[in-house]
Order: sequence, then C-alpha cells, then structure tokens
Amino acid sequence: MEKIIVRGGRQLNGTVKAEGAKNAVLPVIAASIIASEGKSVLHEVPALADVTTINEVIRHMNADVKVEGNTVTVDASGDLETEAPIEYVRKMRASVLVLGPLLARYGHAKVALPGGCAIGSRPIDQHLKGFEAMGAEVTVGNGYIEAEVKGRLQGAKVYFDVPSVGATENVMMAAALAEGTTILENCAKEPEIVDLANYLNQMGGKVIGAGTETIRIEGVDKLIGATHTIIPDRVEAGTFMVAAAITGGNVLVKGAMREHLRSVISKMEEMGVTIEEEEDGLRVIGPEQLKATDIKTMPHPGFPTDMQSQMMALMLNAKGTSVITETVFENRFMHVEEFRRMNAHLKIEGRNVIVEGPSSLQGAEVAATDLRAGAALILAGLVADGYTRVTELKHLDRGYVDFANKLAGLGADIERINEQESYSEEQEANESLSTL
Ligand SMILES: CC(=O)N[C@H]1[C@@H](OP(=O)(O)OP(=O)(O)OC[C@H]2O[C@@H](n3ccc(=O)[nH]c3=O)[C@H](O)[C@@H]2O)O[C@H](CO)[C@@H](O)[C@@H]1O
Ligand SMILES: C=C(OP(=O)(O)O)C(=O)O
Repeated sequence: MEKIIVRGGRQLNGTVKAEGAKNAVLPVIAASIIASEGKSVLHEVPALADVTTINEVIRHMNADVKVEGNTVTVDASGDLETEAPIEYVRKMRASVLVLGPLLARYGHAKVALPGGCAIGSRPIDQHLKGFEAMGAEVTVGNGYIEAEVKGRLQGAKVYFDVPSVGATENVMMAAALAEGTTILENCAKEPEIVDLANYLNQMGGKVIGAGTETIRIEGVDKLIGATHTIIPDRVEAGTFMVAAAITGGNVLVKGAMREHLRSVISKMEEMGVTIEEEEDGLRVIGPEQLKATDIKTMPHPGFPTDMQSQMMALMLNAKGTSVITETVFENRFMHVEEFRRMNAHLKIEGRNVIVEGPSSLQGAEVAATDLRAGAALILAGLVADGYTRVTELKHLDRGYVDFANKLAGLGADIERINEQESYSEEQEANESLSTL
C-alpha cells in the first residue's frame, strides 16, 4: 500500500510552481472532441490521474491522443464512438463532460450515470435540462444517460436552478455547435469556465460572457482544433499557500493569480498571513500565531469548496474559534473524523464545523477521504507532533502532481513510500525519513 509519511515541525521556504488547472483541462480535453477538423495542441497539461482518465475516455471513442511532457495533442477528426462506459465515469465524474460535445457533433451520446461520491449526491439534472431545452430527448435507464436529437441541437434560453460548473460547461459546449443562439442564465462564473470559453473561441466558436452569470453563444457549423494553454491551478496554488502559512514559512507560489484567489487571499490575510503579489506569483509569509476566522463556501467568486478542508487544517492552528459553513456540497466533512484522529478539536453542527484552535495536533495514520482531504491531512501533518501517515493516495493523485516531492523541495520532512508488509510501521518510518 502506498503512503505519504510526514514528520511535523519544519518551516517551508522557497519556490513552488502551480501546474495547469485540473478543473480547466478536463472540460478542455472533453471539448477537443467537438472539432471535426484539425488537431488541438494543449499546453500546460498537468500529469494527473484524472487527465489520464479523460484521455482514456476520448481514446475509447477513437480520438487520437498524444502526450509529450505537458503538451497533449488531440486529433478527433475521424469518426468517433458516442459512448462513455461505466469504468471511466466511476473513476472520474467529469467524464460526463463528453455528453455536450458528442450530442452537438453527432446528435447522440450515451454516458454511464455518475452517481454520488464521497462529498455529496451530485446530480446532473441541470446538464440534462439544458440539453432538453435545445431539443434533445434524454432518457435515463439501466445505469446510462442517453441523449438524442434529430438534426442539430437548436439554440435556446436556459436558466440554471443552481450555478453549476459542470452544467454551464456541458451546455456551453453543446451550444457552440447548435443551430442559432443560446442564452445561459444563472451560470457558474469560475475561471475554468472562462478558460473553456476561450478555447472554444479559438476553435471558431462564438461564446461571450463567460465568467458572468449570463453567457451568450452563437452556434457555428463546425469547430476546428486549436492551440490553447491551460490556466494555472488555483486550488493547487491555494494548497501551497496554506502549506507556507501553516508552517510559518515564506514561499513564492508561482502561477498563483490574485484575481482567481481573492476570497482565499482575504481569509488568509484575516488570519494574519502576509500575501504579496510578485511578477510571477504570490509570496506567502506565515505569522508566528494564526488568528481564527470564519468561512462559508460559495460558488465563485465566493470561497471555493475545494479549499475548505485545507482551510480547516489552517484553522486548527489558529488561536480561537473558527466556523466553516459548507453550502456547496452536503457531505463534504468526511475529513473531520480523520483530523480527529490527529487530536483535532472539531464539532459538526449541520452544515457547520466548529474549529477550536490551536489544537496540539498529533501524528496518526489517516485516510484521504477525497482529493482535497488528502492534501489537507498532509498539511496538518506538516505541523503535527511526530509521524502522520496518509493512505488512500489514489484520491490525492487525481488532483496533485508530485505533491510530496514538491513539499520536500520546500523543506518538508516527507516521503512517499510503497509499504513492505513485513516492516513494522516505526522501522519503515525511520528508514524512509533517514534519507531526507
Ligand atoms: C471537474 C470540476 O470542475 N470539478 C469541480 C466542479 O464540480 P461540478 O461541476 O460537479 O460541481 P457543480 O458546480 O456542478 O456543483 C455545485 C452544486 O450544484 C449541484 N448540482 C450540480 C449540477 C446539477 O445538475 N444539479 C445540481 O444540483 C451539486 O450537487 C452541487 O451542490 O465544481 C465544484 C464546485 O465548485 C468543484 O468542487 C469541483 O472541483
Ligand atoms: C471535487 C473535486 O473534483 P471533482 O469534481 O473532479 O470530483 C475537486 O477538485 O476537489
């Protein structure tokens, strides 16, 4: 079994670079199959498990995908299959993002129903509502969603009941190749949606208003492969910002963009962290003593749910009572039990978690319950007394490239090991860390 072992107590210093954003690259690769001519050349693609999965999904459909370092080239000009089976969707829910492109290009798409996951039930009714408004017939049965339209999708007016990132992206991709104009209202405004719209426009699409609550899309007859560079990952950047702050360190996070991280920056500043904008990123300097604060997760530009567990780790080290309110996902507190194993003082009250700090965190064996929880437990391990061993790394690998090595590069006492059953835990920890 693979584990990350971290021994707390080191201050982090130095420079670390954020990779291309997972949540931008997944819809962009899904959108690449909409191009019936030419190749797309995508730069700054992070080497994540989720990227491997989306590549497998579109390869399964007969797209030609080449990966060379951080550049991915997609040629989807041949005839594609219009189905994404369960094995891919189970690994990664974002596989449903091929629905819009396939439906627009072929008038048919069949994708396994994603179901819930560790953070909530995560329905996709808003995606389907958008396709139906554009004239598609959608059926759900035998574990699959099948969408079909005779002729082309028709431009339509769609009002989303909730500002969903995935629904905004899926319907925006479908509308790019529909006949006529589509107006999407109450859209999600995340930077990754803007990145996708920019890519669609580079392909010949006509999308305006991405990043605001109303997006207007003039459908075009065809889209052509294009070159595009993925934006930096604001959640990975935010995670390293917390790593610097929690250890009282001084770290330059290259690629961290102020305009994408406003809510995270202001909350960290309220906690006493110094954040300075530099030419190529943000410098984060941790205080001697962090102060308590409250956060409420919201759609962008509110505080991102994907930074909630990392902020919990930070609050555990702050003086006073902090309150976290999770409004985006109904079940995103699985990490609370794991933090408690590290002597964290946390109380769940409905959608709130009361954090009593500073907790004297103790190293323990803990499991990543989702990908951000995995990162957050490692952050807590950076300041816990003794060894923290984090398991279930498959979650972490979905969203972080080389996380342990990047932290080690900043001075953390951390190593990723493949456990030999015959070793005792302590022997193994000592041996693996003695080389650091
Ligand atoms: C690959 C990707 O980009 N993942 C991100 C995306 O997920 P994802 O796109 O799945 O998240 P959504 O924005 O769709 O979900 C937001 C909320 O809307 C609800 N909802 C969503 C769709 C729908 O049809 N009906 C519905 O009720 C969800 O249950 C949730 O409560 O945005 C989330 C919220 O910022 C992030 O945590 C994820 O990291
Ligand atoms: C919840 C996340 O991703 P996904 O939507 O891919 O599960 C995340 O990135 O934290």
